Amino acid sequence: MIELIHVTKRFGDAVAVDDISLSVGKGELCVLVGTSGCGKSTTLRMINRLIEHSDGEIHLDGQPVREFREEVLRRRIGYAIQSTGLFPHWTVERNIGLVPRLLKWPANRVRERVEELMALLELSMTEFADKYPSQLSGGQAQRVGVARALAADPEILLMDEPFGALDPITRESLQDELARLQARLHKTIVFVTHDMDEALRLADRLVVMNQGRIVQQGHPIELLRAPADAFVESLLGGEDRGLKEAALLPVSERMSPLGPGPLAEERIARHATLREALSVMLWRHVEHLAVVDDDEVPIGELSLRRLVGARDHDA
Ligand SMILES: Nc1ncnc2c1ncn2[C@@H]1O[C@H](COP(=O)(O)OP(=O)(O)OP(=O)(O)O)[C@@H](O)[C@H]1O
Repeated sequence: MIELIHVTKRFGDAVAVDDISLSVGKGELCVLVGTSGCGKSTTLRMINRLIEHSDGEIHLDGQPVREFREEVLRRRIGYAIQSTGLFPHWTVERNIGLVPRLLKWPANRVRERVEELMALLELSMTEFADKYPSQLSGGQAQRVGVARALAADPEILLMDEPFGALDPITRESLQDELARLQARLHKTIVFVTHDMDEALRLADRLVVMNQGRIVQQGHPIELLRAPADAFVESLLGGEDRGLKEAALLPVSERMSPLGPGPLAEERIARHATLREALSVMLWRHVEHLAVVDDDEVPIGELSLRRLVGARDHDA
């Protein structure tokens, strides 16, 4: 568990982070968002002590980070950044094995771990192990960066725009991969991004910062439904918040049981989002969809009225 208690960071007279308190539970994925320069990266880097905080306390499992030896922090906290920070003259294999080697793992164990991580991140060993960072695409380099952050199996992962500067399709596939990894590995993750869709999609807890302070935190749906002020509202997408919320809710949330009438022709999977369902309705000019399970068996119906949240007796 990570706890920041009244933490402040000053650079000279300038206050970059201003008296913030935040607690991130074990296995939670916490996303920090806010305008440029609001203190997100500084907050992240104070957790692994790349930057020392000026005031307040930062605890890992109840113990102040200041009391940890550097080696222990390195083992317990993985760090992935947008520019990847890969060493250009080292192969992929050597880059991923960096922290285990620093921790003096035996060579065969380092090799095994690198193989395991490359498989986890779907990087073929034969194709990529001996390549240099300049020979990788942006998405491959960011996968290597994430593999390296995971190398010593840290409990905590700090990720600073790890998928920044990628095209939307690669970015989405890396977000899916992170969600998949997280469902399996249950790391405690603090993630910084500028991309609100990425933030809403990944966060268990969304933390909105402005000028060094936390202005609101909570589950993405809570913030979308009740933004604390105009700043949070506009950051979250203003008038687009309805669609953003629909992108987080599955069709199964609003579907009704199969009725006696004929089944709608157009289909939608129960795990699809309400936003996807709305898109199908718009595209096909229909107001009813048949909801199907993984075997394509109809299990319910979704009407436009239900999708927009109208109750049954209104329909
Ligand atoms: N080493 C430093 N020395 C002096 N000022 C700094 C230093 N690092 C950051 N700052 C200042 O602290 C403030 C917060 O910076 P930080 O990088 O944490 O913001 P951010 O929210 O991550 O921004 P961005 O989204 O643009 O990356 C900024 O005003 C920045 O100029």
